[in-house]
Amino acid sequence: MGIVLGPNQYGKAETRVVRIVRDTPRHEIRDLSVSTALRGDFTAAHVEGDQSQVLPTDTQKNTAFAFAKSHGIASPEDYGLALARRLLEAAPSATGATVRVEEYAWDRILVDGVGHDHAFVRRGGEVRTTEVDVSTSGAQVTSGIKDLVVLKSTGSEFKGFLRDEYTTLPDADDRILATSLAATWRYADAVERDWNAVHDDVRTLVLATFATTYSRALQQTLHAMGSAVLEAHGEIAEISFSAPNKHHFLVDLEPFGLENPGEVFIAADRPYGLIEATVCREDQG
Ligand SMILES: O=c1[nH]c(=O)c2[nH]c(=O)[nH]c2[nH]1
Repeated sequence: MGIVLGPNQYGKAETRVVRIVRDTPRHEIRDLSVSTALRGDFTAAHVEGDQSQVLPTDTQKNTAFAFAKSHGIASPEDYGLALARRLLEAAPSATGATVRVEEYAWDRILVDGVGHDHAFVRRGGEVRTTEVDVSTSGAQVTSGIKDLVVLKSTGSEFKGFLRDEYTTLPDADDRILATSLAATWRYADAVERDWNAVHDDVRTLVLATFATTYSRALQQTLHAMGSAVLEAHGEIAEISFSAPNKHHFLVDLEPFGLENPGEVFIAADRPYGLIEATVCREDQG
């Protein structure tokens, strides 16, 4: 029985690229973590140790920095596509290049209510993401948000569920619903568009739907958020969510002679429910 090389890819992970635009006194900042990977026919490198077709991961990292200057970072998607296309071109044995980007947002520091020109404060929490893939058969862009922590203090129930001899969970008519949401949405094509505007609008829709939808379960909330995004954005083919159910349990205050009508909770760490769903268009399964 022969032994052969299976799927493989290689690249530089988590290159931290910070780009300042300083053409005017009012600076702009983009703060990224960039991971690149090439795939293709790299058999000689693995089997014989032949590096002649290997574009070093160090070069991939250098290209990420050079493109931050020469191409600029109008959006993670636009930058990622340019970088992936360049890497594919630079490595003749490659058939595909993937660029994954995480973006960390910075806000201007407010001084007397006015945003400062060149002093920023890191916005905590959520991370903007994109993964672009460029290959001989075309380009694909999947963008997203992660670590978007949201909570609603009412407007959520979980009841009427299947019960067996191991079920102890009581029906909940009014519970806290909280999650650290990760969403990724796949664009139908990679044509140039205002990627930043779509990102902002998807974020707004997801948050507004979370807030305003009465939730019978996290599953139903995810479906509602996905439907709102697909209804508003024809350029998005599908959207996937991963949502840990951050359980909040009512604390028993009876031993202290106190009532607790949905006011004091313990925020549990682990375990957590993990609810995941993709919402897509009928014609795309
Ligand atoms: O929204 C929820 N979905 C579930 O599937 C589930 N299961 C559970 O124990 N609590 C919850 N909550």
